[in-house]
Amino acid sequence: MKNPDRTPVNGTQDPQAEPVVRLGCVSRVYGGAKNRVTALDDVSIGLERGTFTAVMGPSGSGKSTFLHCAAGLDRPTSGAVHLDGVDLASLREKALTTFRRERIGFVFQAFNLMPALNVVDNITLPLRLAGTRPEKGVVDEVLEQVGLSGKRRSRPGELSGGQQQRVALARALVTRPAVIFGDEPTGALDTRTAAEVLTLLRQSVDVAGQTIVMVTHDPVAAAYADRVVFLADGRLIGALDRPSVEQVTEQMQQLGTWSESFALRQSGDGVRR
Ligand SMILES: Nc1ncnc2c1ncn2[C@@H]1O[C@H](COP(=O)(O)OP(=O)(O)OP(=O)(O)O)[C@@H](O)[C@H]1O
Repeated sequence: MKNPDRTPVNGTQDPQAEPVVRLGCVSRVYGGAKNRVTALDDVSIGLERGTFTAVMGPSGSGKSTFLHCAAGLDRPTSGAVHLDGVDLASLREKALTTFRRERIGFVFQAFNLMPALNVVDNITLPLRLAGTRPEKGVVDEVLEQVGLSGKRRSRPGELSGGQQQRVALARALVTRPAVIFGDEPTGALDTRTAAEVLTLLRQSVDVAGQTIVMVTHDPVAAAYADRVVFLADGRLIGALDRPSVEQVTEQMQQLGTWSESFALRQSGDGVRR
């Protein structure tokens, strides 16, 4: 596997060529002296604009913590996160909330739609909360992009799981965010529907130049990405470019074994508990 940190050593003059997300020596420690957990351990990585990155690793390896720190949902204990050229540590809570709303899109496993609102109102809700309106034609564009032009007035309860996730994707796309973060966005979908949503994510990168960062447990989902980065025990341990399902599966199997032996070493006596 390759070194996951692609940040150029000497920097570059073109701001578009700068990584849109940059983590520098990021650590996140939870708990106190007695129950201290290092969820992220000195992670450095640059994610380039217009790319699709999948984040994988065994359970508890720090994937959600990585996503939360990278997206400004959580603050690192040490290290720096830059997103779209902004040092997130420089933003106070209110400014960070506004920044997230305007510059970042989120797609979660649970679709998090408002059941009483129709599709268009769900899509425009974040903008209305921010006191703005979408640019003219943008709602139609994103509805077309996710294949829901005929469902403008439907409520979430009238839509399939895949359609609901496409509404959530449209809601993430409508602000034209610098980055969309996905936390297991296809985790609640059947294989065929998941493939449809992943294809839409892929198209938003290929056609619209969207940047996507997605946490997943699923090697099939990860294989839609340009790059898979692997975490183990809070550390970034490698990456695969243009990964195949087989390569990702093999890597995850190796990581599973590695994690198990790490846990045994940590337990001191090698006895499985
Ligand atoms: N708020 C918290 N307080 C204490 N410990 C936490 C907290 N959040 C996460 N952790 C711990 O940090 C480590 C990393 O957790 P994280 O949720 O980031 O892993 P993950 O790879 O996303 O796991 P999973 O695949 O099971 O969702 C785990 O040991 C977890 O128990």
